[in-house]
Amino acid sequence: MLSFVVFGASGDLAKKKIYPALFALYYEGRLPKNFMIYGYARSSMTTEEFRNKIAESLTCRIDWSKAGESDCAAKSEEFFARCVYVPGQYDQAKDFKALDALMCENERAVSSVKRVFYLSIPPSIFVPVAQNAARECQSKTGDTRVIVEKPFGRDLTSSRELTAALAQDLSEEQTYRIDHYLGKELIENLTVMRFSNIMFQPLWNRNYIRNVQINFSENFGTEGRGGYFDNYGIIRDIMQNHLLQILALFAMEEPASLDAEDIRNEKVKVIRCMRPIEMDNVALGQYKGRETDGKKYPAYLDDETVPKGSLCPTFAAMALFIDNARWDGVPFLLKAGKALHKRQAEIRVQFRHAPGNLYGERQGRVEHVTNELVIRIQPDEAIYLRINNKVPGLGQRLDQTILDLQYKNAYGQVELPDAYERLILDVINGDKRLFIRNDELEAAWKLFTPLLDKIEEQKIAPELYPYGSRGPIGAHYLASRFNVRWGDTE
Ligand SMILES: NC(=O)C1=CN([C@@H]2O[C@H](COP(=O)(O)OP(=O)(O)OC[C@H]3O[C@@H](n4cnc5c(N)ncnc54)[C@H](OP(=O)(O)O)[C@@H]3O)[C@@H](O)[C@H]2O)C=CC1
Ligand SMILES: O=C1O[C@H](COP(=O)(O)O)[C@@H](O)[C@H](O)[C@H]1O
Repeated sequence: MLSFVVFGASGDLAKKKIYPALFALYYEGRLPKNFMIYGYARSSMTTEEFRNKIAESLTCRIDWSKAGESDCAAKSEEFFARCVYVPGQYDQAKDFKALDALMCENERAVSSVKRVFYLSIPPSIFVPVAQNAARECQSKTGDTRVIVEKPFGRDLTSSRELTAALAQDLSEEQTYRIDHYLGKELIENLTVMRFSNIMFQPLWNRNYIRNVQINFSENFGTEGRGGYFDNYGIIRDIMQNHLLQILALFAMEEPASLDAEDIRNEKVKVIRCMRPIEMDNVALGQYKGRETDGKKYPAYLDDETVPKGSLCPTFAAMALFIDNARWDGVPFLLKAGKALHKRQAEIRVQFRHAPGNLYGERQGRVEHVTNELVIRIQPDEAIYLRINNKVPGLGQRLDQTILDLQYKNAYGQVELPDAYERLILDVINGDKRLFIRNDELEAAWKLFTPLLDKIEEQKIAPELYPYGSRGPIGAHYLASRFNVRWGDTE
């Protein structure tokens, strides 16, 4: 049996991601037959109200090949019947004891129970909640696993403190540090693409790859989350975790097996080979307000929860280097920003140009004729390869065209699972491949903390860019220093 507890059950993440993911897993028959979901928070709410809250964000995944057989309403009712709300304080052992008693009551007929605790709460209360849950609510008959949301600290010191505090009551084996980018379909596919296709294997190194770009952009600002965001900034919010994890999977050596430890060993190795980040290789930005056609877009500083005059970056671009034999000298350009012109996340691999000059004039400028592999993580998941091709017809003119794998064409209309679905299922199954291990986290903070300290100590002012734009000019200067253009802005 599975008892799944969501701490912070009244919150945003629980509603937006966790309940829909749990329901999707139930709908697809992926949860154990016998399961219960407990929502725990301080807010006063009845179980009925809790179920209504969950209902607001549930959708049924329609498999069009079975259209007409959808039994969404019935499935939702069955699911709600397994959801119970338990009000309680986060620092009161007696409230956790009451939760434990209720779970024991519901579990009394079964011999083995797995308990999963999801800490969907602000980081300031991770430790008391994890401690109380571990001390009062561990399963007596099976495994107990705890999902910890990001941020895992805000620098090396605080991350170590958090790790040490959690480790007092939970083993590393029980701790699942979630980075939801690792649960995205195209990121899961990255290792498959690299290690199962012989055509990519020989090219994946400094001899053939000129630069790698990992871009994240959102077309909305911090709206409503400014209070949280200002304490972290875009580097901690997106780069130190999501983009670095993507980079590690992209650049790591082939693991000995697909076991979690083998994959994480390779990821940590590559992060540890990264060169300290130089301030000269970083461009920072912050969005300012804009008015277009009578519509006003706010500046970051307009958010009332953001301190006046904050220098917090909402955009960053940086060049990173991996000092190992495979990647020596190849710039990995990372870029992340809020309030930009589009919402997109992708990896761009720009290859070197084909040697020689056989097609000379017919080819145009060199940077326009190199191959580029794009892995679009979202939206509209796709993998495409820009190749040179002869323009059909008489003559010998060359053109660039695209070998295009669009997921929605190739894989029909089956909706891709949300990252949280995959990751929650992995926790239930005890698969730690897609979760961040302690030493990976340590290596990631070792890489970013000196840079973050410098930015804060030197009070480096970000360059302002208009809401909805392509970001600050500084990012283009940065790329041009490495003779590179950002592929996503063309
Ligand atoms: N929201 C998102 O999109 C994402 C969130 N995360 C992470 O997930 C976790 C949860 O995020 P989110 O749901 O947005 O958080 P919320 O701010 O919505 O908080 C969740 C719940 O925690 C309780 N809570 C809030 N503030 C405090 C406080 N100061 N002291 C005690 N309890 C408090 C509230 O419940 P009550 O008062 O009822 O107890 C609230 O409903 C965070 O660690 C966040 O960083 C990560 C990625 C994305
Ligand atoms: O972790 C975070 O991720 C979201 C973006 O996630 P996505 O899956 O919608 O791309 C980001 O908005 C948020 O600031 C950050 O904390």
